[in-house]
Amino acid sequence: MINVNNLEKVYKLSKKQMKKEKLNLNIKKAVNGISFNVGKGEIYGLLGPNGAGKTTTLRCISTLIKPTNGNIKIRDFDVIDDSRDVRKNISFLTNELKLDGFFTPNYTFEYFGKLYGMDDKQINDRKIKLFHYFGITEFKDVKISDLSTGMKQKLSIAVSLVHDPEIIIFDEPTNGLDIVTAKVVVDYLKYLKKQGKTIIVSTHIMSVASKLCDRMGIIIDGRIVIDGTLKEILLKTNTEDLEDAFFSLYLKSKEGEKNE
Ligand SMILES: Nc1ncnc2c1ncn2[C@@H]1O[C@H](COP(=O)(O)OP(=O)(O)OP(=O)(O)O)[C@@H](O)[C@H]1O
Repeated sequence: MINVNNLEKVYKLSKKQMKKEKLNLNIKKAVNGISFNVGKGEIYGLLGPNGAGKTTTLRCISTLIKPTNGNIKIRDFDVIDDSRDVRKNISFLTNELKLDGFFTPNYTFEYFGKLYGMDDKQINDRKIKLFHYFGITEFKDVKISDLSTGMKQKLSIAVSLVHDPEIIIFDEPTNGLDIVTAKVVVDYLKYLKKQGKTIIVSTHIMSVASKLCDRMGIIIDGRIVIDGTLKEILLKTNTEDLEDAFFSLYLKSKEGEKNE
């Protein structure tokens, strides 16, 4: 369903960005040859520290930015040549997409439903279902700016799923959420998986990845340094939990850098 092949993304940096990143070159290779596949009914996790390249990878898959090299296919659609078809088939959740605080959940959901060409009945049926699941119903007419962080995040998820897409790409979906709200989100992703959806999530929260993902890839400095099921990763790294596995790979990668 999703096929990422040798993806590279190079950003051009402004002088200000060069200074911030402490770089002499005006380019930054954010993603450096990443490949992975995700099948129907599977949840794939991209794990990594800040700045590893997770968001960049997901933005390339979601057609928001163009890869510098490599190719990405969603079903049989190419993210560059068939970007419109890709967009119809995916849901992309990112922290950068802020909901307008002036509007209500009700209005926002309907607005996005119409953007996807859905009719009133389709929108209403989806709204009842998703608002009920995420506990939004009683807040549906409250201004978004007055909602709690958790409620805003749940609304973002509901809105991103309005068109019931087959492919779901969620960037840090549980970031900033309390343990109860995070569980609601994790459980919903498990439910979507059972429905046969194809899902990619990025996270730096190891417990979320361990519980949720069928397979995962750990990204450090733009490269996937290991991938597989949790069991395979623990076996390959000779560790007992994902956090230990991550730290052993992280230290190895930093040592490698020093020796270069
Ligand atoms: N628009 C941009 N222009 C220049 N550099 C960028 C841009 N976006 C990201 N970067 C850089 O690319 C690298 C990868 O960033 P990215 O946001 O993909 O990482 P991430 O793994 O998602 O991290 P985080 O968890 O902090 O969001 C970082 O060094 C970042 O500073």
